[in-house]
Amino acid sequence: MSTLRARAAHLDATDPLAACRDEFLPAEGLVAYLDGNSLGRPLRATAQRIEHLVRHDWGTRLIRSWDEQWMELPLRLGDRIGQVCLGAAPGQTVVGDSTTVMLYKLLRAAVAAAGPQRPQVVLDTENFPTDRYVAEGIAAETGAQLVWLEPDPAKGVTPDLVAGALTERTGVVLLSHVAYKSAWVADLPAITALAHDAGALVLWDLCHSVGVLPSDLDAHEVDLAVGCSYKFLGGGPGAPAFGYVAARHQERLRQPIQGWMGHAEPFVMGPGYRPGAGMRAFVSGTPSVLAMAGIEDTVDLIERVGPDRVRAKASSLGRFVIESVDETLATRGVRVVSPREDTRRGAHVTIGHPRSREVTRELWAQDIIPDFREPDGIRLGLSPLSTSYTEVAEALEAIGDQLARG
Ligand SMILES: Cc1ncc(COP(=O)(O)O)c(C=O)c1O
Ligand SMILES: Nc1c(O)cccc1C(=O)C[C@H](N)C(=O)O
Repeated sequence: MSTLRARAAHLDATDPLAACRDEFLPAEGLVAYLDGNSLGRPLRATAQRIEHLVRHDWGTRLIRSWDEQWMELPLRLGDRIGQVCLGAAPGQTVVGDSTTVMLYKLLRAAVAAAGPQRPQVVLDTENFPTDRYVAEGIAAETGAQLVWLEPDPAKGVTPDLVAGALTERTGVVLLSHVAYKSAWVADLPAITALAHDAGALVLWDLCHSVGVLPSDLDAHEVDLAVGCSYKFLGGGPGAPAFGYVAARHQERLRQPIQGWMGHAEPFVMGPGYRPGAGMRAFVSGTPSVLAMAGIEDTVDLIERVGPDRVRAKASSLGRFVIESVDETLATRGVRVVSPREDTRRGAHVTIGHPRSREVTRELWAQDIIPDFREPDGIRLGLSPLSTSYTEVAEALEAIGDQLARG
Protein backbone atom coordinates (compact mmCIF):
# COMPACT_ATOMS: atom_id res chain seq x y z
CA MET A 1 0.00 0.00 0.00
CA SER A 2 1.36 3.46 -0.89
CA THR A 3 1.99 5.98 1.87
CA LEU A 4 -0.87 8.08 0.55
CA ARG A 5 -3.33 5.20 0.71
CA ALA A 6 -2.10 4.15 4.14
CA ARG A 7 -2.71 7.67 5.45
CA ALA A 8 -6.14 7.70 3.82
CA ALA A 9 -7.00 4.33 5.37
CA HIS A 10 -5.98 5.61 8.79
CA LEU A 11 -8.05 8.79 8.37
CA ASP A 12 -11.08 6.74 7.27
CA ALA A 13 -10.68 4.40 10.22
CA THR A 14 -10.67 7.30 12.67
CA ASP A 15 -13.27 9.45 10.85
CA PRO A 16 -16.16 10.19 13.23
CA LEU A 17 -18.49 10.57 10.23
CA ALA A 18 -17.41 7.36 8.47
CA ALA A 19 -20.67 5.55 9.26
CA CYS A 20 -22.65 8.15 7.28
CA ARG A 21 -21.26 6.70 4.07
CA ASP A 22 -23.34 3.52 4.59
CA GLU A 23 -26.50 5.62 4.48
CA PHE A 24 -25.95 6.37 0.77
CA LEU A 25 -27.01 4.07 -2.06
CA PRO A 26 -23.96 2.20 -3.30
CA ALA A 27 -22.70 3.43 -6.67
CA GLU A 28 -21.82 0.17 -8.41
CA GLY A 29 -18.40 0.15 -10.05
CA LEU A 30 -17.49 3.65 -9.00
CA VAL A 31 -13.93 4.07 -7.72
CA ALA A 32 -14.17 7.67 -6.48
CA TYR A 33 -16.95 10.24 -6.66
CA LEU A 34 -15.60 13.77 -6.29
CA ASP A 35 -18.40 15.72 -7.90
CA GLY A 36 -20.92 16.05 -5.09
CA ASN A 37 -20.52 19.81 -5.47
CA SER A 38 -22.40 19.43 -8.76
CA LEU A 39 -24.71 16.51 -7.98
CA GLY A 40 -24.81 14.93 -4.54
CA ARG A 41 -25.30 11.18 -4.06
CA PRO A 42 -28.72 9.84 -3.04
CA LEU A 43 -29.42 8.45 0.42
CA ARG A 44 -31.07 5.04 0.78
CA ALA A 45 -33.78 6.81 2.77
CA THR A 46 -34.45 9.06 -0.23
CA ALA A 47 -35.06 6.11 -2.55
CA GLN A 48 -37.61 4.81 -0.02
CA ARG A 49 -39.19 8.23 0.43
CA ILE A 50 -39.63 8.70 -3.31
CA GLU A 51 -41.16 5.24 -3.66
CA HIS A 52 -43.58 5.99 -0.80
CA LEU A 53 -44.42 9.33 -2.37
CA VAL A 54 -45.27 7.72 -5.68
CA ARG A 55 -47.19 4.78 -4.21
CA HIS A 56 -48.95 6.44 -1.31
CA ASP A 57 -49.02 10.25 -1.39
CA TRP A 58 -49.50 10.43 -5.14
CA GLY A 59 -50.77 6.91 -6.02
CA THR A 60 -53.34 6.61 -3.23
CA ARG A 61 -54.04 10.01 -1.74
CA LEU A 62 -53.87 11.69 -5.16
CA ILE A 63 -55.29 15.24 -5.26
CA ARG A 64 -56.05 15.10 -1.51
CA SER A 65 -52.31 15.31 -0.83
CA TRP A 66 -52.34 18.98 -1.81
CA ASP A 67 -54.48 19.79 1.22
CA GLU A 68 -52.86 17.15 3.38
CA GLN A 69 -49.27 18.25 2.84
CA TRP A 70 -48.13 19.60 -0.53
CA MET A 71 -49.49 23.15 -0.29
CA GLU A 72 -47.34 23.72 2.77
CA LEU A 73 -44.33 21.71 1.55
CA PRO A 74 -42.33 24.60 0.03
CA LEU A 75 -42.61 26.54 3.28
CA ARG A 76 -42.15 23.59 5.63
CA LEU A 77 -39.08 22.33 3.78
CA GLY A 78 -37.75 25.87 3.49
CA ASP A 79 -37.99 26.21 7.26
CA ARG A 80 -36.09 22.92 7.72
CA ILE A 81 -33.25 24.10 5.46
CA GLY A 82 -33.31 27.45 7.21
CA GLN A 83 -33.19 25.92 10.67
CA VAL A 84 -30.49 23.30 10.02
CA CYS A 85 -28.25 24.93 7.42
CA LEU A 86 -28.84 28.68 7.26
CA GLY A 87 -29.37 29.85 10.82
CA ALA A 88 -32.72 31.23 9.67
CA ALA A 89 -35.77 31.45 11.92
CA PRO A 90 -38.97 29.97 10.46
CA GLY A 91 -40.96 31.92 7.91
CA GLN A 92 -38.05 33.25 5.84
CA THR A 93 -37.08 30.41 3.51
CA VAL A 94 -39.07 28.85 0.69
CA VAL A 95 -38.25 26.00 -1.69
CA GLY A 96 -39.10 26.29 -5.38
CA ASP A 97 -38.01 27.14 -8.91
CA SER A 98 -34.50 26.62 -10.23
CA THR A 99 -31.72 28.66 -8.65
CA THR A 100 -31.68 30.76 -11.79
CA VAL A 101 -35.37 31.65 -11.54
CA MET A 102 -35.29 32.18 -7.76
CA LEU A 103 -32.26 34.42 -8.21
CA TYR A 104 -34.10 36.40 -10.86
CA LYS A 105 -37.11 36.82 -8.58
CA LEU A 106 -35.12 38.03 -5.60
CA LEU A 107 -32.67 40.21 -7.49
CA ARG A 108 -35.48 41.81 -9.49
CA ALA A 109 -37.38 42.48 -6.27
CA ALA A 110 -34.26 43.93 -4.61
CA VAL A 111 -33.47 46.21 -7.56
CA ALA A 112 -37.03 47.53 -7.49
CA ALA A 113 -36.89 48.07 -3.72
CA ALA A 114 -33.56 49.89 -3.96
CA GLY A 115 -35.23 52.38 -6.29
CA PRO A 116 -33.98 54.72 -9.02
CA GLN A 117 -31.61 56.61 -6.70
CA ARG A 118 -29.66 53.39 -6.14
CA PRO A 119 -29.49 51.73 -9.55
CA GLN A 120 -26.11 49.99 -9.15
CA VAL A 121 -25.68 46.24 -8.64
CA VAL A 122 -22.21 45.21 -7.47
CA LEU A 123 -21.16 41.71 -8.60
CA ASP A 124 -17.99 39.89 -9.60
CA THR A 125 -16.60 38.48 -12.81
CA GLU A 126 -15.81 35.13 -11.15
CA ASN A 127 -19.36 34.38 -10.07
CA PHE A 128 -21.22 31.43 -11.61
CA PRO A 129 -22.54 32.21 -15.13
CA THR A 130 -26.20 32.14 -14.12
CA ASP A 131 -25.64 34.91 -11.56
CA ARG A 132 -23.89 37.10 -14.11
CA TYR A 133 -26.39 36.41 -16.86
CA VAL A 134 -29.44 36.99 -14.66
CA ALA A 135 -27.96 40.30 -13.51
CA GLU A 136 -27.26 41.28 -17.12
CA GLY A 137 -30.85 40.46 -18.05
CA ILE A 138 -32.23 42.52 -15.18
CA ALA A 139 -29.95 45.41 -16.12
CA ALA A 140 -31.32 45.30 -19.67
CA GLU A 141 -34.87 45.10 -18.34
CA THR A 142 -34.71 47.80 -15.68
CA GLY A 143 -31.78 50.08 -16.52
CA ALA A 144 -29.86 48.88 -13.43
CA GLN A 145 -26.12 49.48 -13.76
CA LEU A 146 -23.72 46.61 -13.17
CA VAL A 147 -20.52 47.39 -11.28
CA TRP A 148 -18.08 44.52 -11.87
CA LEU A 149 -15.50 43.48 -9.30
CA GLU A 150 -12.46 41.61 -10.59
CA PRO A 151 -11.19 39.49 -7.70
CA ASP A 152 -7.51 38.74 -7.34
CA PRO A 153 -7.25 34.94 -7.83
CA ALA A 154 -5.03 34.79 -4.75
CA LYS A 155 -7.57 36.53 -2.50
CA GLY A 156 -11.12 35.96 -3.78
CA VAL A 157 -13.82 38.59 -3.19
CA THR A 158 -12.54 40.49 -0.16
CA PRO A 159 -14.34 43.09 1.96
CA ASP A 160 -11.80 45.68 0.71
CA LEU A 161 -12.64 44.94 -2.90
CA VAL A 162 -16.36 45.31 -2.20
CA ALA A 163 -15.85 48.46 -0.11
CA GLY A 164 -14.06 50.09 -3.05
CA ALA A 165 -17.15 49.69 -5.23
CA LEU A 166 -19.83 50.86 -2.80
CA THR A 167 -21.29 54.32 -3.31
CA GLU A 168 -24.47 56.16 -2.42
CA ARG A 169 -25.82 54.78 -5.70
CA THR A 170 -25.33 51.10 -4.79
CA GLY A 171 -28.64 49.29 -4.49
CA VAL A 172 -27.69 45.61 -4.27
CA VAL A 173 -24.55 43.54 -3.75
CA LEU A 174 -24.78 40.08 -5.35
CA LEU A 175 -22.08 37.55 -4.45
CA SER A 176 -21.46 33.85 -3.91
CA HIS A 177 -20.62 32.68 -0.41
CA VAL A 178 -18.29 30.00 -1.81
CA ALA A 179 -16.84 30.61 -5.29
CA TYR A 180 -17.77 27.79 -7.66
CA LYS A 181 -14.36 27.52 -9.29
CA SER A 182 -11.81 28.31 -6.61
CA ALA A 183 -13.82 27.49 -3.43
CA TRP A 184 -12.89 30.86 -1.92
CA VAL A 185 -15.20 31.67 1.01
CA ALA A 186 -16.29 35.29 0.95
CA ASP A 187 -16.40 37.04 4.32
CA LEU A 188 -20.19 37.05 4.50
CA PRO A 189 -20.53 38.88 7.84
CA ALA A 190 -18.06 41.66 6.95
CA ILE A 191 -19.36 42.18 3.40
CA THR A 192 -22.98 42.18 4.56
CA ALA A 193 -22.15 44.84 7.18
CA LEU A 194 -20.29 46.95 4.60
CA ALA A 195 -23.20 46.81 2.18
CA HIS A 196 -25.60 47.85 4.94
CA ASP A 197 -23.34 50.74 6.01
CA ALA A 198 -23.53 51.95 2.41
CA GLY A 199 -27.35 51.64 2.45
CA ALA A 200 -27.45 48.66 0.06
CA LEU A 201 -29.11 45.24 0.23
CA VAL A 202 -27.07 42.07 -0.10
CA LEU A 203 -28.06 38.89 -1.93
CA TRP A 204 -25.90 35.83 -1.32
CA ASP A 205 -25.76 32.79 -3.60
CA LEU A 206 -25.27 29.86 -1.21
CA CYS A 207 -25.17 27.06 -3.82
CA HIS A 208 -21.70 25.91 -2.82
CA SER A 209 -22.00 26.51 0.90
CA VAL A 210 -25.43 25.23 1.91
CA GLY A 211 -25.04 21.90 3.68
CA VAL A 212 -21.27 22.19 4.16
CA LEU A 213 -20.70 25.65 5.61
CA PRO A 214 -23.21 27.22 7.98
CA SER A 215 -24.09 30.75 6.91
CA ASP A 216 -25.94 32.12 9.99
CA LEU A 217 -28.08 34.43 7.88
CA ASP A 218 -30.20 35.85 10.70
CA ALA A 219 -27.23 36.52 12.97
CA HIS A 220 -25.44 38.43 10.20
CA GLU A 221 -28.59 40.28 9.16
CA VAL A 222 -28.39 39.05 5.59
CA ASP A 223 -31.18 40.47 3.42
CA LEU A 224 -31.61 37.85 0.72
CA ALA A 225 -30.14 34.52 -0.30
CA VAL A 226 -30.64 31.72 -2.80
CA GLY A 227 -29.11 28.29 -3.12
CA CYS A 228 -29.55 24.94 -4.76
CA SER A 229 -30.50 21.63 -3.24
CA TYR A 230 -28.94 19.09 -5.59
CA LYS A 231 -25.36 19.46 -4.42
CA PHE A 232 -24.82 19.06 -0.67
CA LEU A 233 -28.53 18.82 0.18
CA GLY A 234 -28.98 15.61 -1.83
CA GLY A 235 -32.18 16.67 -3.59
CA GLY A 236 -31.25 14.98 -6.88
CA PRO A 237 -31.02 16.22 -10.46
CA GLY A 238 -33.31 19.19 -11.03
CA ALA A 239 -34.31 19.49 -7.37
CA PRO A 240 -35.55 23.02 -6.72
CA ALA A 241 -33.74 25.95 -5.20
CA PHE A 242 -34.48 27.78 -1.98
CA GLY A 243 -34.87 31.47 -1.44
CA TYR A 244 -34.42 33.38 1.83
CA VAL A 245 -35.93 36.79 2.43
CA ALA A 246 -35.34 38.34 5.86
CA ALA A 247 -38.65 38.86 7.67
CA ARG A 248 -38.06 42.62 7.84
CA HIS A 249 -38.14 42.88 4.01
CA GLN A 250 -41.03 40.59 3.17
CA GLU A 251 -43.78 43.21 3.15
CA ARG A 252 -41.80 45.61 1.00
CA LEU A 253 -40.25 43.28 -1.60
CA ARG A 254 -42.42 42.29 -4.56
CA GLN A 255 -41.18 39.40 -6.67
CA PRO A 256 -41.97 39.69 -10.38
CA ILE A 257 -43.50 36.28 -11.20
CA GLN A 258 -46.89 36.63 -9.55
CA GLY A 259 -48.70 33.34 -9.89
CA TRP A 260 -51.72 31.83 -8.28
CA MET A 261 -49.72 29.77 -5.77
CA GLY A 262 -48.31 32.96 -4.26
CA HIS A 263 -51.74 34.52 -3.92
CA ALA A 264 -53.24 35.09 -0.51
CA GLU A 265 -56.16 32.79 -1.43
CA PRO A 266 -55.11 30.54 -4.32
CA PHE A 267 -58.35 28.57 -4.50
CA VAL A 268 -60.62 31.62 -4.58
CA MET A 269 -59.19 32.25 -8.05
CA GLY A 270 -60.50 35.78 -8.01
CA PRO A 271 -59.58 38.82 -10.07
CA GLY A 272 -56.32 40.60 -9.40
CA TYR A 273 -53.20 39.40 -7.62
CA ARG A 274 -53.00 39.77 -3.87
CA PRO A 275 -49.71 38.44 -2.44
CA GLY A 276 -49.92 35.83 0.29
CA ALA A 277 -48.41 36.50 3.69
CA GLY A 278 -44.67 36.15 4.24
CA MET A 279 -42.79 33.69 2.06
CA ARG A 280 -46.01 32.46 0.42
CA ALA A 281 -45.72 35.52 -1.82
CA PHE A 282 -42.40 34.24 -3.16
CA VAL A 283 -44.01 31.07 -4.56
CA SER A 284 -45.12 31.40 -8.19
CA GLY A 285 -46.70 28.23 -9.56
CA THR A 286 -47.20 24.61 -8.59
CA PRO A 287 -44.15 23.36 -6.69
CA SER A 288 -42.19 20.34 -7.96
CA VAL A 289 -43.26 17.92 -5.26
CA LEU A 290 -41.40 14.90 -6.66
CA ALA A 291 -38.23 16.90 -7.12
CA MET A 292 -38.33 18.19 -3.55
CA ALA A 293 -38.63 14.80 -1.92
CA GLY A 294 -34.94 14.06 -1.66
CA ILE A 295 -33.94 17.17 0.22
CA GLU A 296 -35.48 16.29 3.55
CA ASP A 297 -33.44 13.16 4.27
CA THR A 298 -30.12 14.89 3.73
CA VAL A 299 -31.19 17.84 5.87
CA ASP A 300 -32.20 15.34 8.58
CA LEU A 301 -28.79 13.66 8.32
CA ILE A 302 -26.95 16.98 8.55
CA GLU A 303 -28.97 17.81 11.64
CA ARG A 304 -28.25 14.43 13.21
CA VAL A 305 -24.51 14.70 12.55
CA GLY A 306 -24.34 18.39 13.41
CA PRO A 307 -23.51 21.09 10.82
CA ASP A 308 -20.25 21.98 12.60
CA ARG A 309 -19.00 18.41 12.37
CA VAL A 310 -19.96 18.31 8.69
CA ARG A 311 -17.94 21.49 8.19
CA ALA A 312 -14.99 20.03 10.13
CA LYS A 313 -14.91 16.95 7.89
CA ALA A 314 -15.02 19.14 4.75
CA SER A 315 -12.03 21.08 6.06
CA SER A 316 -10.17 17.90 6.95
CA LEU A 317 -10.76 16.37 3.51
CA GLY A 318 -9.55 19.62 1.95
CA ARG A 319 -6.39 19.61 4.08
CA PHE A 320 -5.74 16.02 3.06
CA VAL A 321 -6.00 16.96 -0.63
CA ILE A 322 -3.73 19.97 -0.27
CA GLU A 323 -1.05 18.19 1.76
CA SER A 324 -1.12 15.22 -0.59
CA VAL A 325 -0.85 17.41 -3.69
CA ASP A 326 2.12 19.22 -2.14
CA GLU A 327 3.81 15.92 -1.33
CA THR A 328 3.05 13.87 -4.41
CA LEU A 329 1.90 16.03 -7.33
CA ALA A 330 3.60 19.42 -7.01
CA THR A 331 6.76 18.04 -8.64
CA ARG A 332 4.63 17.12 -11.66
CA GLY A 333 3.53 20.72 -12.07
CA VAL A 334 0.21 20.52 -10.20
CA ARG A 335 -0.65 23.63 -8.18
CA VAL A 336 -3.31 24.19 -5.55
CA VAL A 337 -5.71 26.87 -6.79
CA SER A 338 -8.07 26.89 -3.79
CA PRO A 339 -7.22 28.67 -0.55
CA ARG A 340 -4.99 26.75 1.82
CA GLU A 341 -6.52 28.22 4.94
CA ASP A 342 -9.47 26.08 6.14
CA THR A 343 -11.63 29.04 7.08
CA ARG A 344 -11.32 30.53 3.60
CA ARG A 345 -12.06 27.32 1.66
CA GLY A 346 -15.42 25.68 0.87
CA ALA A 347 -15.91 21.96 0.30
CA HIS A 348 -13.90 21.45 -2.84
CA VAL A 349 -10.28 21.84 -3.79
CA THR A 350 -9.36 22.96 -7.27
CA ILE A 351 -5.97 22.00 -8.59
CA GLY A 352 -4.43 23.42 -11.73
CA HIS A 353 -2.35 21.83 -14.47
CA PRO A 354 -2.13 22.55 -18.22
CA ARG A 355 -3.30 18.99 -18.95
CA SER A 356 -6.32 19.05 -16.62
CA ARG A 357 -8.89 18.60 -19.36
CA GLU A 358 -7.43 15.37 -20.75
CA VAL A 359 -6.55 14.07 -17.28
CA THR A 360 -10.18 14.52 -16.19
CA ARG A 361 -11.35 12.65 -19.28
CA GLU A 362 -9.00 9.76 -18.45
CA LEU A 363 -10.16 9.70 -14.83
CA TRP A 364 -13.80 9.44 -15.90
CA ALA A 365 -12.82 6.45 -18.07
CA GLN A 366 -11.50 4.84 -14.87
CA ASP A 367 -14.71 5.56 -12.90
CA ILE A 368 -13.03 8.33 -10.94
CA ILE A 369 -15.27 11.39 -11.17
CA PRO A 370 -14.05 14.90 -10.46
CA ASP A 371 -14.88 17.73 -12.88
CA PHE A 372 -12.96 20.03 -15.16
CA ARG A 373 -13.45 23.78 -15.08
CA GLU A 374 -11.95 26.27 -17.52
CA PRO A 375 -9.21 27.14 -18.06
CA ASP A 376 -7.13 24.37 -16.48
CA GLY A 377 -8.74 23.30 -13.22
CA ILE A 378 -9.70 19.91 -11.84
CA ARG A 379 -12.28 20.38 -9.10
CA LEU A 380 -12.21 17.75 -6.40
CA GLY A 381 -15.59 17.97 -4.69
CA LEU A 382 -15.53 16.77 -1.09
CA SER A 383 -18.96 15.84 0.23
CA PRO A 384 -18.34 15.37 3.94
CA LEU A 385 -21.12 12.82 4.45
CA SER A 386 -20.27 10.57 1.53
CA THR A 387 -16.64 11.10 0.49
CA SER A 388 -13.92 8.91 1.98
CA TYR A 389 -10.25 9.79 2.26
CA THR A 390 -9.53 6.61 0.29
CA GLU A 391 -11.55 7.94 -2.66
CA VAL A 392 -9.47 11.10 -2.57
CA ALA A 393 -6.25 9.06 -2.47
CA GLU A 394 -7.43 6.94 -5.43
CA ALA A 395 -8.08 10.09 -7.46
CA LEU A 396 -4.78 11.75 -6.60
CA GLU A 397 -2.82 8.60 -7.43
CA ALA A 398 -4.64 8.28 -10.73
CA ILE A 399 -3.82 11.92 -11.54
CA GLY A 400 -0.16 11.25 -10.72
CA ASP A 401 -0.18 8.15 -12.95
CA GLN A 402 -1.71 10.12 -15.85
CA LEU A 403 0.84 12.89 -15.56
CA ALA A 404 3.72 10.40 -15.25
CA ARG A 405 2.61 8.87 -18.56
CA GLY A 406 3.28 12.22 -20.23
C1 LIG B 1 -23.14 29.50 -7.71
C2 LIG B 1 -24.20 28.79 -8.52
N1 LIG B 1 -25.36 29.41 -8.79
C3 LIG B 1 -26.34 28.80 -9.49
C4 LIG B 1 -26.15 27.51 -9.97
C5 LIG B 1 -27.17 26.77 -10.78
O1 LIG B 1 -28.36 27.30 -11.10
P1 LIG B 1 -29.54 26.33 -11.57
O2 LIG B 1 -29.89 25.47 -10.39
O3 LIG B 1 -30.60 27.24 -11.97
O4 LIG B 1 -29.02 25.48 -12.68
C6 LIG B 1 -24.95 26.83 -9.71
C7 LIG B 1 -24.69 25.44 -10.21
O5 LIG B 1 -25.36 24.84 -10.97
C8 LIG B 1 -23.96 27.49 -8.99
O6 LIG B 1 -22.81 26.87 -8.73
N1 LIG C 1 -26.43 22.14 -12.08
C1 LIG C 1 -25.70 21.41 -12.92
C2 LIG C 1 -26.35 20.68 -13.94
O1 LIG C 1 -27.69 20.75 -14.05
C3 LIG C 1 -25.57 19.91 -14.82
C4 LIG C 1 -24.21 19.86 -14.65
C5 LIG C 1 -23.54 20.57 -13.66
C6 LIG C 1 -24.32 21.37 -12.83
C7 LIG C 1 -23.69 22.18 -11.78
O2 LIG C 1 -24.16 22.12 -10.68
C8 LIG C 1 -22.56 23.03 -12.08
C9 LIG C 1 -22.08 23.62 -10.81
N2 LIG C 1 -22.99 24.55 -10.20
C10 LIG C 1 -20.72 24.23 -10.82
O3 LIG C 1 -20.32 24.72 -9.78
O4 LIG C 1 -20.01 24.16 -11.80
